[in-house]
Amino acid sequence: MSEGKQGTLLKEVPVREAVGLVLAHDLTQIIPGQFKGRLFKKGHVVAESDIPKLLDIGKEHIYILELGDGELHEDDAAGRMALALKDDGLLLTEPHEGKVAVKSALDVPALAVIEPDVVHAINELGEIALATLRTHAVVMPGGQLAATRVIPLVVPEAKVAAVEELVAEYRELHGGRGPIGLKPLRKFRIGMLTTGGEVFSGRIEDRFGPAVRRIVESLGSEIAEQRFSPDDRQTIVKEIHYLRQQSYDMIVVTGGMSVDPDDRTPAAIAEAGARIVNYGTPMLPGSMLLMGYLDGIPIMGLPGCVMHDPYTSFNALLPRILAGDVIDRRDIVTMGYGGLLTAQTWETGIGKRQP
Ligand SMILES: Nc1nc2c(c(=O)[nH]1)N[C@H]1C(S)=C(S)[C@@H](COP(=O)(O)OP(=O)(O)OC[C@H]3O[C@@H](n4cnc5c(N)ncnc54)[C@H](O)[C@@H]3O)O[C@H]1N2
Ligand code: MOO
Repeated sequence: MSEGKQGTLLKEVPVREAVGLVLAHDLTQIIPGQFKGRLFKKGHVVAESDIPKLLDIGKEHIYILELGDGELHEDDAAGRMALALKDDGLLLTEPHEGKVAVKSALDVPALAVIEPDVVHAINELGEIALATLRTHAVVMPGGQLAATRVIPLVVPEAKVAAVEELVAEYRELHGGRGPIGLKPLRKFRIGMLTTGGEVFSGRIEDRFGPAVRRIVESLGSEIAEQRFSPDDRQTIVKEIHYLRQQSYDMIVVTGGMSVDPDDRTPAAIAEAGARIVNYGTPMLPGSMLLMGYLDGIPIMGLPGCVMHDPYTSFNALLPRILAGDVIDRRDIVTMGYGGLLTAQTWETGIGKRQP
């Protein structure tokens, strides 16, 4: 027997008695002319089906890791961390190579709701890692929102106990809810008004309808009705009132959102009686977006970029609205930090974190 790191012991064990024990080092297989490489990885837990393979490479005995007091194998540690974090609507994969994936068990798209301070506190512990999506990212059915990971092969159990404690504290303060969760997106029926004389007159083909429909449908909702109007404020107000009477869950008005004399939409939304949360959203593209509420129903003014760019402030806000969040001015104001989506952010994938 020899002593390893952290009081971990190496012990020689006959292969046939090794099922369920942990390999202390990589085991190599060589088949001349065909293969030379790792057959089993250090830390692998020996299964019944591994025994013939081990005998094939000439192992009658192997070194196994005997954990010292207060130590956990990476798989057990990752599994316990994930179990502490598990909430309704989440499922955990089997631990593998010191990692457990936390995925959505829901059959509808959902909004990730993640408390960054708890994630930071867990990662502050060292030797263990928790990687998550950013809060308010969209998670599709079966999609992953977090992973636990253990860095060394063996980790002090106290680290895992500290994770369990941090999560338990959070739950106590939040009615049992954990720091990583999902809010299912509801299926909204949305009324859409497309403004613009050039579209209304048939001079050009409407491109906004298909673009908005694609975004809305990708999140499980629908455009129940689309209407058209010229750039006339009174007509836009009248059409907004019409859509309001249809009891749709939300209203979107497209076009006419910027500074030209024909851009009537923001004024018309206000005149229709909406409470304006913000006209202008500190995100590019999508800066001319208007967010408001009309009798408690979300109403948005969508600028031309929504029809053109793959990801705008509309893509960022819509999932929150569908999850039932009421958007306030602070939500809008804080979108500026990280809200610049350039061609470069697209190439490096930073802007692609949501569909
Ligand atoms: N001087 C400034 N110019 C612009 C500003 C600004 O702040 N100062 N903002 C820019 C930004 S950002 C955007 S986004 C657009 C905003 O566009 P609007 O929402 O006002 O859109 P329109 O002016 O109505 O149209 C722009 C463009 O898109 C075509 N369009 C509009 N609706 C449809 C439709 N349903 N189907 C097909 N094509 C449509 C329209 O014909 C125009 O070509 O303004 C920037 N400029
Ligand atoms: O609303 Mo505009 O992007 O900022 O294109």
